[in-house]
Amino acid sequence: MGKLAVIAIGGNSLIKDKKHQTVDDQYLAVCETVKHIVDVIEEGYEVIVTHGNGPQVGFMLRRSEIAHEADDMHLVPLVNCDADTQGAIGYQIQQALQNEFNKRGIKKKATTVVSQVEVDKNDSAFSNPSKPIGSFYNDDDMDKIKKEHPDWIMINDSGRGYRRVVPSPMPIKIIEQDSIELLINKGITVIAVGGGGIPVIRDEEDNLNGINAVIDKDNASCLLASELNADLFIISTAVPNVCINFGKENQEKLHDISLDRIKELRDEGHFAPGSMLPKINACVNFLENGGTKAIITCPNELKEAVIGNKGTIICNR
Ligand SMILES: Nc1ncnc2c1ncn2[C@@H]1O[C@H](COP(=O)(O)OP(=O)(O)O)[C@@H](O)[C@H]1O
Ligand SMILES: NC(=O)OP(=O)(O)O
Repeated sequence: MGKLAVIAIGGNSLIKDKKHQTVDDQYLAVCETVKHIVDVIEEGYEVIVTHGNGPQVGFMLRRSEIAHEADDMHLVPLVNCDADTQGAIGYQIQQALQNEFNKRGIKKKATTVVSQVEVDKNDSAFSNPSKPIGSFYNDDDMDKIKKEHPDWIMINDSGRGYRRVVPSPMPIKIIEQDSIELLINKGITVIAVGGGGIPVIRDEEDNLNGINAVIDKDNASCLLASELNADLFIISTAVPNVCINFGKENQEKLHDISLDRIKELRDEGHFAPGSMLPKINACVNFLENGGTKAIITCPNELKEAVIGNKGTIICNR
C-alpha cells in the first residue's frame, strides 16, 4: 500500500451559508471538495475520508421534533439521526468520488463503511453537553428559543451565533476498524466514521447498544488515523489556516508550526472550544500518538498543503 492519509471534512464546510444548505447545495459542495481529495490521491496517497455531521444531524433531529410536535409522528433518537447522516453524507461523498475517478480515468472504487464507535457510558460529556449541532441562531431568535424550548442547552459558537449543544463523549474504539483496513489495503477509497461514528456502549454481555450523543469527528478521525498509523492526518474545514487572535484586528495565519508551539498557543486560549480547539487537540493527539504530520486547511488548498505550500502544517519536531 502507498502512503495513507486520513482526511476529515467538516460538516460546516459542506454548507456554504444559510441560503445554500439544501441537500443539492451540499452535494455541490461535496463534489467540489472531492476534486481536491482526488488531487491528494493523485499525489500517491491512499485516502480514508471521514466527515462531520454537526449541522446535518441537528437539522435531522429538528425535522423529527417538528413532525412530532405537528403531527404526532414518532421521534427519531439522536443516535439514529447520527446513523442517518452517516449514510446520507457517505452516499454523496461515495458517489462524487466515483464520478471524479471515472472522469479522470482513475481505476479506483469508493465505499462507505457504516461505522460504530464505542464510548464510555460514564463519560462526563453525558452530563456536560458541548457539541454544537444544527442551525445558528441570533440574539433575537434566542428570546423565542428560551420560551419555546427551555430544555435546550445553547452556546455561542465561535462568535458565529448560538447553537444547541448535545453530549460528545470521547471515542474509545472503532468497531469496524478491521473492515476499513481491509478495504484500504485493497486500494479502495473508504469513507468511514462519518459524523464521528455512531456512538455505542458495550453492556455486560458484550452487546453493543446505541447511545444518544454526537462524537466529535476530529477526535474519531484522529483515533482512526493513529490506529492505522496514517502518514498524514488532514482536517479540511472552512478556513485556509488556523489563526492566532482569530476574528481580531491582529489576526495572524499560522503556516508551519511545531507540536510544542501549537500546544503553547492552545494553552494561551487562541482556539475556540467547539470549533477550532477540537481540531487542534486532534492534531496534537495524532502527533503525540506517533504521527509525524498533521494539516488543517480548506478544501481548495488541500493539494498545495500536502505538497507543503499552504495551510497550517503541524509537525512532530
Ligand atoms: N483560531 C482560529 N483560527 C481559525 N478558525 C477558527 C479559530 N477559532 C475558531 N475558528 C472557527 O472555526 C471554524 C471551524 O470549525 P467548525 O466550523 O466547527 O468546523 P467544521 O468544518 O469541522 O464543521 C472556522 O471556520 C472558524 O470560523
Ligand atoms: N460530528 C462532528 O464533529 O461534526 P462537525 O465536524 O460537523 O462539527
